[in-house]
Amino acid sequence: MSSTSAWKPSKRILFVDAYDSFSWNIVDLLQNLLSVEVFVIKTDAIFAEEEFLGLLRCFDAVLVGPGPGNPNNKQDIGLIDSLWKLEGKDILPILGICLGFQSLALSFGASIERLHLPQHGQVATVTHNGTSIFRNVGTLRATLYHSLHARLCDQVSGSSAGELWVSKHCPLLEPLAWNLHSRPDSPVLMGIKHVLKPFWGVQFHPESVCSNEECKEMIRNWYEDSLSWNFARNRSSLPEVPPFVFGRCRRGSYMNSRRTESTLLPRHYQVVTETLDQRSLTVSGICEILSLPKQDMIVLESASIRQGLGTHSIIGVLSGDYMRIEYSVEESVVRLVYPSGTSSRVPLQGLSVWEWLDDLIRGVQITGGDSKVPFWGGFMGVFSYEMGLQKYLAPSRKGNAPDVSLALVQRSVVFDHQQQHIYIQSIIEDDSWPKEVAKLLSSSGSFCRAQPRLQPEARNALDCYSKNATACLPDEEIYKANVRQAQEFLSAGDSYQLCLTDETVITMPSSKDPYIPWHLYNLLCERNPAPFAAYVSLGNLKILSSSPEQFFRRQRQGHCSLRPMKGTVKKSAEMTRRKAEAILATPKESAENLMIADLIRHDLNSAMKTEAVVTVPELMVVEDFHTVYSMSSRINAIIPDSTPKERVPTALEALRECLPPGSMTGAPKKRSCEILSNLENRPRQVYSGVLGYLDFGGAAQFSVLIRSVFKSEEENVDTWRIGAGGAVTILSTEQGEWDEMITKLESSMRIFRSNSRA
Ligand SMILES: C=C(O[C@@H]1C=C(C(=O)O)C=C[C@H]1O)C(=O)O
Ligand SMILES: NC(=O)CC[C@H](N)C(=O)O
Repeated sequence: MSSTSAWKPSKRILFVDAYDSFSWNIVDLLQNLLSVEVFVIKTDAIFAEEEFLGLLRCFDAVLVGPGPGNPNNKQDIGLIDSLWKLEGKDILPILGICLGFQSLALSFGASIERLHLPQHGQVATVTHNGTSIFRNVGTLRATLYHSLHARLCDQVSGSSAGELWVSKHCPLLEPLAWNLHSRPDSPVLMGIKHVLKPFWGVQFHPESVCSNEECKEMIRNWYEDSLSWNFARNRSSLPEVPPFVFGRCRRGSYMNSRRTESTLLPRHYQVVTETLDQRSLTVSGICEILSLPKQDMIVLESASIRQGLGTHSIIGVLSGDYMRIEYSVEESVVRLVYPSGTSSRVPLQGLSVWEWLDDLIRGVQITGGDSKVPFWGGFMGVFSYEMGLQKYLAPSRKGNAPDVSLALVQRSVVFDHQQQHIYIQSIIEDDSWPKEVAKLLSSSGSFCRAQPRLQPEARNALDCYSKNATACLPDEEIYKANVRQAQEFLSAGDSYQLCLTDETVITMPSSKDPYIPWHLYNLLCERNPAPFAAYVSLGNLKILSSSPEQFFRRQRQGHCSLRPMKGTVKKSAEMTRRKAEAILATPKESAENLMIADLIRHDLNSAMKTEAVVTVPELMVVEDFHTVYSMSSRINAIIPDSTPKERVPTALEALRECLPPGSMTGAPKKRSCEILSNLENRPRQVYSGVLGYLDFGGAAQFSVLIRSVFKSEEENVDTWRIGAGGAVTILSTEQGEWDEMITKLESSMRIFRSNSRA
């Protein structure tokens, strides 16, 4: 987004958001390209008719965005419909994109029909006639996200060039562009204008990262035509937007008002650090030297370094009297929990848990840390999938795991695997612990890298534990039926991609050996090494993760980065990297990744306020993991140095906006989450949530909790849960989706097999 200080754009565009996951990319495009101020209202915002007309008078133009559903459904388009009915002096220039375009076409005589082959994340060449908003536009390539299309019902064959550009059946609409290569549906209408009113529409998505520069030219033309239309009708100096709408709209420059800072924690921490050479020391080795697996702790471990990911490992050392914060979405209650078993309820005083946490962390100053270390001290822990879902759906199914479990980490050991350094840190006043640990580690040579992670006794203990395990896998028929149902939603235009998942439950008699989860974790690292491996023991909650996917990272200055993963191929003796690359380059797999890359751009644009520049430095990079090849993209938000501090979102503000992870939902996120919640009919809990740290210095990093197992009850029977799934698109097959889910499940379930059956 463009960098602004005191300068205020003089022109205003109203963006009508139909709950799409690409909306803020369009807002960003308008702000950047046209230097306008953009106000955003939702399609279901409630206005009295006069109020709405009054609001429109304050805008130079309106852009009606894309979204899930069908323009024939009133609940999908809300107030969009009323825009096409404007008459006389109330008329103003409007551009409809995708759903907005379809609604325009429908209002003036076209019919809305399903495509035989929906186009989701496919990039197409759009053939236009070079007039109106397509003047001076060259070869236009644009991303498509649509299941429906507008038919002018003229029996256009596309064989005679002339018949494409007039509509006898819809005389008020003039066709401007077509997709002539969308078999079996071509020609598919891609652009129209109203012949009398300043209404235009395009079926494609000009804001997508894969749409070319010509799309921008088309937007510039529309804006120019809109301003000329206004000028000719004396619509140039417009009234200010009345304050009464501010509660119902959001501006590109929107900023939460800051609240008071919490006093629960000390206002200031000082970091004490001891530095060692890594030598032969390993993360698991240090945990054992310090006897940590006997008690609660969190380890975020780079068990394999990929593409510069997972360069650090962090051991969060939790002393006997540590404190953690727990929250349950269902009860809406925050508790401070102490390992002694005591807990106290915290009144939120009208704040959301996100605001409460943000206040808590923002109030803390920290000094003395080494700038090369990403974590000095702060919170480490997990946010569940339902924690992100909360903004869309009321909680309906209760899980056993807390939705937030964050430990206050005052002592830590951080590995820099590239520089081969170990930092031993404490933020406790006058703490001699870093010195003592440095001394102990310097003198302990017994845990060398060559040593196996698991000693024979540990393997025996695991064999005994797992031999009585029973696994309850998802039902294949139900899973496949869900794939079909998901595809029905895709065909109807309700979603472009749905990340369908299911749960496998493994039970066995519980063991008295407190080291069992730790041994299982080490086995997981051995059998599926991953850049975001993790071990969590927070009270009854145990998580063993071999996640390959980074979710969110924030540097201390505020730059944020997300790295969604989408597109997976199972490794096997026959599956070479080259073959995998060829499969991942097919339209099915690339489209899966592109959709999520665009969705994450939207999430970051929405989270970052106007100053940030959102870019995609890596698109569809193929990576090689232990059991699969996968494709990832990186989306960055860079904050210019000139940005005032209060306009830089905190880690929690940005995180909240980006949850649940888009790679685990599908797009558009809200509607996809609703559909998945009905299809899956279970809480995902920790699976699909995020795990990581919030450093008091402002840094943060979270991975997506996939390829992981978790347990949250302490009973006679241990119940380990493993979620797994994959993105269902219109090009998916039932069998392919089932196989993909099983491949992902296997990557972590293998720890419950005995050594002989590994
Ligand atoms: C759903 C899972 O993974 C997600 C789905 C992927 C895909 O569809 O290709 C890839 C990575 C994850 O975002 C899982 O591991 O259970
Ligand atoms: N991106 C969109 O606006 C999609 C519009 C409509 N839901 C369709 O699928 O065709």
